[in-house]
Amino acid sequence: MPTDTAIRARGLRKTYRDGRTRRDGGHRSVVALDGVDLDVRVGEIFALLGPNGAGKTTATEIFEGFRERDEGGELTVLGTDPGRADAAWRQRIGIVLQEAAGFDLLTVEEVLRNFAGYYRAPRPVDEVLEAVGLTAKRRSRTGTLSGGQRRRLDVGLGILGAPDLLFLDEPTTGFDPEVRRQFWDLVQDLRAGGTTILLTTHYLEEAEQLADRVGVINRGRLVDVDSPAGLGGRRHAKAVVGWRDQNGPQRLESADPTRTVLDLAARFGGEVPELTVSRPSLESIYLRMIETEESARPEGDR
Ligand SMILES: Nc1ncnc2c1ncn2[C@@H]1O[C@H](COP(=O)(O)OP(=O)(O)OP(=O)(O)O)[C@@H](O)[C@H]1O
Repeated sequence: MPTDTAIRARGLRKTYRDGRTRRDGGHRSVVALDGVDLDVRVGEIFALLGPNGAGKTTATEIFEGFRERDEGGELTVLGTDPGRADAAWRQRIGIVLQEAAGFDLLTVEEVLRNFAGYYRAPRPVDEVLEAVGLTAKRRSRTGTLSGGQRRRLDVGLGILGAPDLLFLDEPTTGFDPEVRRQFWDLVQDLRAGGTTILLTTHYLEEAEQLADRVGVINRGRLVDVDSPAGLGGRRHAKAVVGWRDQNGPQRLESADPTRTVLDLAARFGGEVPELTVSRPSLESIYLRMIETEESARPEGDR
């Protein structure tokens, strides 16, 4: 495997045989992953997007070595099949779960020191406190932390072992906008320090701000992988140019918005009133992708 690939999956499949019980008493199996091919490059932030039940958690748990995949296909994570990984491999992986268990009576520092004991070469606790912005809270009991601070502690636990690959599962659910931005800074700092990050999120803005590349997963299949700017042909989508003239607000779809703006500037002899140029948002492209997939499915299957 090339050393610039952190995760390499080919034909990844997962069928849950213990799915919901049918009315006739039989078991219905659920194909959660239906042949996923994916490469996550070393040093990048890769975001997995997809609706509820798409297969994001299943894929992530297989990458983390917590879930078995179906036979066949290929998977290497940091050069190893996670199904056969050893303790040394685990030391290179960091996991931040959706809801980590609380240790309400311990202080922030005590929790970090306790967990540091599980690693052969943990990062110094002071450094972790600083990285997640909890130095001022080090002596606070974790039960007194706000939701955002608690999440930061979760991330602190995830990076204690100085992982090469960090899994962040919906890390900012419930954050206020300011805390979310601070958290994004923290994730970007980690990437700058060389950590590869696999992020799952329902927030399109989060994927757009953080991810080098985005993979859209729907019904167990990877529908597209691209940069946030290029997803779903977004880069080549027509832009909408808006301005105001004596008749009120105007809008024009343009495949060549620079030309359109130059023409407008010439027409107005300089400043174009209330000029805007916008491309379709990542959200609208994403929703279109998911809807196209939905309408392509046979009705009885929806
Ligand atoms: N332990 C399980 N047993 C049976 N079916 C399961 C199990 N875990 C997940 N599934 C099914 O597998 C499919 C994928 O679920 P998964 O949790 O991976 O989706 P997700 O993309 O993470 O969703 P969400 O955004 O809601 O977290 C769903 O149809 C789900 O019902």
